[in-house]
Amino acid sequence: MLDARNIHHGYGSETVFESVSLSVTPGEVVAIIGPSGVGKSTLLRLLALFDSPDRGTIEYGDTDVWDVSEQRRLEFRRRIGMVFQEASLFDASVRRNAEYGLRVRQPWTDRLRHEFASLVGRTNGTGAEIEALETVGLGEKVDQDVSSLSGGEAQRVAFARALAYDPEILLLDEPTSDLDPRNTALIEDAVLEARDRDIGVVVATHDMHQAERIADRVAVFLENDIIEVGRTEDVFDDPDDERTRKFIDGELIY
Ligand SMILES: Nc1ncnc2c1ncn2[C@@H]1O[C@H](COP(=O)(O)OP(=O)(O)OP(=O)(O)O)[C@@H](O)[C@H]1O
Repeated sequence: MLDARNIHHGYGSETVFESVSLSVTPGEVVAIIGPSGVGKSTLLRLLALFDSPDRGTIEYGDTDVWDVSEQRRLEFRRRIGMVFQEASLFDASVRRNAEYGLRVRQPWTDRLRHEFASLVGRTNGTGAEIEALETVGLGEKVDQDVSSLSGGEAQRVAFARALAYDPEILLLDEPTSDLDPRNTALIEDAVLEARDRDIGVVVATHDMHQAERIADRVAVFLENDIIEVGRTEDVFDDPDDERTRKFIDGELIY
């Protein structure tokens, strides 16, 4: 559904990668593994349609998203959820944070009504944010202020926010770095639930075991290029590229 083809991108005169291709379809999890600084976040930002690639195309369905009006591109962007490495929450309750994506997608008249209901203390949200919070194990904390959460819980709120508005594509940038095993497991379960809901998920991760646990396909990003993409078991057990084997076995240190 989302298809990046022969993407070339850099910052100023620095090239980050040349001719990278990656796609994701509904109901699959694609993990991008690779060392720090190789360009995983840059690629996710391009897939999120935040930036346009220097060269190459990004297609949503059959549409080249950088060859249509800004309005049309915005419609595509709204079907994509992204969770960054930092949770970036605002000072309010867990529920307010989780429903944020839902609110910005409402027409302004509904938004005003919602703001008014919230002022007079009658906000019940739509229910989608509660379901998303339950999915990440925070159903008990909806009314708590986010300032009182642990780092792992805050990261789960950010995840719930992306899940709440039911995106077609979910992009996750190192969603569990710095998290303990319990929070990691909760996020991984939520990723699998998103997949079961037919969402296409792309997750950039340093953690190869995580890729092995949750991904249907794995893209190996090394030396400024995706050197191999394949089914998870093939990439881990019988890679095509010798560098993949060495990276997975820890023989290649970057
Ligand atoms: N806004 C920017 N301006 C200039 N250079 C940047 C910018 N963002 C990233 N870079 C550079 O582009 C390269 C790729 O960075 P990117 O964050 O995409 O890598 P990454 O694989 O996601 O790394 P990590 O796993 O550490 O997050 C790095 O050399 C980085 O310094």
